[in-house]
Amino acid sequence: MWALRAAVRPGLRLSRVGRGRLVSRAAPPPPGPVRALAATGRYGPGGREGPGSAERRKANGRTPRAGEDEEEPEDEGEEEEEEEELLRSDPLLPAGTQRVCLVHPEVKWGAGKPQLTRAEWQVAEARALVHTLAGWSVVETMVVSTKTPQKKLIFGKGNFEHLTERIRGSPEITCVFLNVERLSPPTKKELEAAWGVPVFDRFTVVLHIFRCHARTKEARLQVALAEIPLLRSNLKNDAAVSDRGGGGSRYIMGSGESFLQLRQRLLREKEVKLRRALERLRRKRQLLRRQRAKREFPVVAVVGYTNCGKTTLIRALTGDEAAQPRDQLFATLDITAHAGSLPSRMTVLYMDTIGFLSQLPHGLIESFSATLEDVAHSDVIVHVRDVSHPETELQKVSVLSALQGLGLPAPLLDSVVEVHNKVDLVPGYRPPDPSAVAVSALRGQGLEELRVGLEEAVLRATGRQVLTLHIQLAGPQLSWLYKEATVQQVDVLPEAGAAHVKVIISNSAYGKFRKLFPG
Ligand SMILES: Nc1nc2c(ncn2[C@@H]2O[C@H](COP(=O)(O)OP(=O)(O)OP(=O)(O)O)[C@@H](O)[C@H]2O)c(=O)[nH]1
Ligand SMILES: [Mg+2]
Repeated sequence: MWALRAAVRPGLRLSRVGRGRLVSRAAPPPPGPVRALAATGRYGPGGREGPGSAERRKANGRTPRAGEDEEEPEDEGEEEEEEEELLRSDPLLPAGTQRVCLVHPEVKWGAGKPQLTRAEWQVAEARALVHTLAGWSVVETMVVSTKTPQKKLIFGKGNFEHLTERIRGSPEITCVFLNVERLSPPTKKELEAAWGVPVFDRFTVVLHIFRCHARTKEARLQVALAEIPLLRSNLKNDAAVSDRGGGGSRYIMGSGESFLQLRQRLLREKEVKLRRALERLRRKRQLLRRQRAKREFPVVAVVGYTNCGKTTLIRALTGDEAAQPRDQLFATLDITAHAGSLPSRMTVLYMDTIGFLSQLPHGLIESFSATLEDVAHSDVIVHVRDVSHPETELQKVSVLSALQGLGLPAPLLDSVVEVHNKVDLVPGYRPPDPSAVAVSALRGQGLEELRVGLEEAVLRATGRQVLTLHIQLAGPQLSWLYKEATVQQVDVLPEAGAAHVKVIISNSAYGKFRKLFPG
């Protein structure tokens, strides 16, 4: 169930040609601003650093042994240095222009058959992923049925031969994107040998996109953590290959440790360090959260499927230029807060979050769970939906199940405000559910109604109310209100020596006010 914005890009047409084959007639989309790959590494000209080489370059030239306690970096400078080292890595995908052959194995029956989506949408989503990469385009799309997706070569003999013939016979193809979640290293090796070009799975492509879009230290560390399983399986495969050549299990002189054991240990150490670095950042985040809570800004978490318009909506609601929407998958990988005000002039913080995607490799979700903790600490969740998307219902199901998986408190889950976005693309749209708010974040439609709805939800969730109180200016009431509530407006009545004061006040503070100043 892959549902991405480019799936409905105008001009994308898929038609079946010949046996089990889809040909795309899409105009190639403009390349996304994906950060250039490092010039060194597996696919770069400068050769490749061995896995774990970064860890080996310890400041004192000594590598700690497994199980040996490592010293915590003492100051922030050292922490940063360690983090930067953890973030140095080989490119996952080749740099430069790539002409991709997209191969989608269609499982027509049996346990592996996807329950919810049609092959066309899965293909469209895979194409959207490819187009997120700068300089990459899909030159050929093939949907090939298989009864044996779990087998080493994925396809039956006849279809496999047909595929091989087509790929080998098309010199313009520079790599194959096989639309499966994960390829085992032996399968990848064998397919690459048969087809003569590099073969990538969805995990690698999504991970690469994440790497390119991660901006903050935290997001970059999370991506690095998500990469560990991939590095681990590559390691096993490399070892199996070099074993055949007699190299993998050789002992390094005097160390009592084989080369494979050494690399495995370095990888374990890298994982521990990454988790520790993330934990440090998490503590900082908790501190920020507490500071925010002190200032009592209610927090509205904005969640939704990737590319549904979360960032655009936040920008429309707050006018904050720092919220940067882009027609790209996973444009936002970092949680950011943006202040905006509701009709009663109450300030709220909107939290922009990473987009959901069903069938997102598990490791990726897990490594981002710390970031998503902010959702659990919000007062209200806004679920933005792209109602112009043909698979909007499936997207909703996948977002709700992801939210449930986050273990959010029940009242928070129950109070989700559903926003139906991109209604400018669906003329005459009316939400089937009257509690949903229809908006066009891009055109600024429906925002006032949304603000009103949000205010109600925030007041309910935080146990606050907006009241206009009649007070005497001579007494301490006004200063008490300034201290204990949020004063919105003061209308002085000079003749009476009194004022009408509009406040946002918690139920408990209002109880106190009544007790202190009866009448
Ligand atoms: N037509 C139309 N396009 C919209 C609307 N809202 C957002 N978009 C477009 O949808 C694309 C994605 O918008 P974003 O705001 O980056 O989406 P997002 O949900 O933050 O995406 P990720 O951060 O990648 O998960 C951009 O090209 C926006 O211009 C809308 O109301 N109408
Ligand atoms: Mg975004």
